Amino acid sequence: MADARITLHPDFRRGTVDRRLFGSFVEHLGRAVYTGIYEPGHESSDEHGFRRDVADLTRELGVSMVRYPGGNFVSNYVWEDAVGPVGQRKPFLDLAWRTVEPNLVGTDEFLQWAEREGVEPMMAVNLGTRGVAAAAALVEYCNGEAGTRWADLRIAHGRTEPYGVRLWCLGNEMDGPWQIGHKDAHEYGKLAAEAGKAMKLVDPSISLVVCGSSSMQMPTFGDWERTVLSYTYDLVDHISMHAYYEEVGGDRGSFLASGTAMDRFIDRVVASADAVGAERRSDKKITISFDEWNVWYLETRFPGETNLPIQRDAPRIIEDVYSGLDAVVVGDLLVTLLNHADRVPVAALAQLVNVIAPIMTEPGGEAWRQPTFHPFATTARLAHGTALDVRVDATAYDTARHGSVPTVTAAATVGDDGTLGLFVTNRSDREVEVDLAHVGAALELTEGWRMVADHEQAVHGPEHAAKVADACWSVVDTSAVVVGTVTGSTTVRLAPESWTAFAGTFARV
Ligand SMILES: O=[N+]([O-])c1ccc(O[C@@H]2O[C@@H](CO)[C@H](O)[C@H]2O)cc1
Repeated sequence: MADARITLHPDFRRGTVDRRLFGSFVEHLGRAVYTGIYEPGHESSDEHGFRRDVADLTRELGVSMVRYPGGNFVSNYVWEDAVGPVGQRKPFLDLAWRTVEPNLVGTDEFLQWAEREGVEPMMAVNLGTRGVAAAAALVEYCNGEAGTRWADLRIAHGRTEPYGVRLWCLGNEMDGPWQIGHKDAHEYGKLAAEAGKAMKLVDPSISLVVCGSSSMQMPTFGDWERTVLSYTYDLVDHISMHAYYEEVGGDRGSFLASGTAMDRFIDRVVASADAVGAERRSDKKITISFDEWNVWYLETRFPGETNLPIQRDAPRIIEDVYSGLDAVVVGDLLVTLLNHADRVPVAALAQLVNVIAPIMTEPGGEAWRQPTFHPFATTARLAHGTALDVRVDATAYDTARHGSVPTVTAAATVGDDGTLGLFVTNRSDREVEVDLAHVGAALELTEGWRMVADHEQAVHGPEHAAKVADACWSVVDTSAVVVGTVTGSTTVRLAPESWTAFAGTFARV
């Protein structure tokens, strides 16, 4: 008797896997920009001062989209201070992270980096300390044709072609008391509606993301979504979700169940958005931009923004070092995102470099992959086409934080050419046997990769990351998992506390 059963059928489809699901995030925070993506004088830097080694790892990670410039940073950002001749730009005191921002990298430098690296930019406007005019001006600066003030300023700065930025966030985490210019839901809803209206008048082709809650634990959760959407439902395309997970007090079981917490959070936001739509008798569906998600030791390792001293020169802020266990959870969070492909077309792993990131650097030194790099890169590479509505029958276990959760989770995708991507997590501390049932198609697994959890304290540096990769990240032998029949079923064994990705072919017969 297998411990769990996963049933796949090519006609049970959930929705298209939008490539923007594999987005990430670069904020002016700590060393994400300076000595992260950008470090003039570094031996790998290009003629623009951007690190080639980081750009190469970004490509390997499979990142499709990058959100910029914040995060909390955006809520007191004056974008005009960071365009034009670099020598004339003035440093600025960023209040979100209490850091002197030198403004050496601004909108043009970021957008041109994104263009060179083939990632779609997602821009955020400041709705904390600024408003409608500055937001509309930034859209015009980025997307306007010659002949108007802000578009002409861009051209004067040497960029003739509009950038054509499609995705825009209407501020960031405006429900959070820590946000500079924090607002209540009515104040924010009205401002977002007016700013969004003006931005779309500049460029009607843009898509807008309105701020949802900063986490499911926010006291205003639910009410915030309903109120904000009551002002913006007809205008915006997406509502944002943010969630960070961590192991607290050695409670591995709850931490390993983070994917279930994310799953319930998505269901609740979808229900809130659909309730607003139902009341309006609207056929429009608001989808989700899950534009900040990751493992972040926020409660246990972060002192809090207000306890940070004022710093300059790219200080080390929230440079979490990850373990194999963290990487298993990241893989499982990706399982959850794929299982909501019908309602979550956009997501961003927060963040890309140095700040709670899959890629780390040393100034003047190496760039390397954290353990969390591997499940993200592998999912971005193997998940294509359509997400299937996978049926998983598994035993449940009890957790202190999330109640009863399944021991095994799974997601699967199928490309137009029948390429299958299958992603499976075993949250239990023992090996489990999974019965893989495929109905209406023949299945062959051709490639497998597995991340297993560890018990070691993670240590900063490339040597430790390489050690974790050696111990926890491995190829899975798929030669025994080839099934050619139509209604076949076979067994795969999953290591304790592991995340496994399989590639294969799924031939309809
Ligand atoms: O739950 N919290 O206490 C909490 C606090 C800060 C917080 O900030 C978010 O995460 C930061 C790092 O990615 C981004 O700049 C911001 O948008 C997100 C959540």
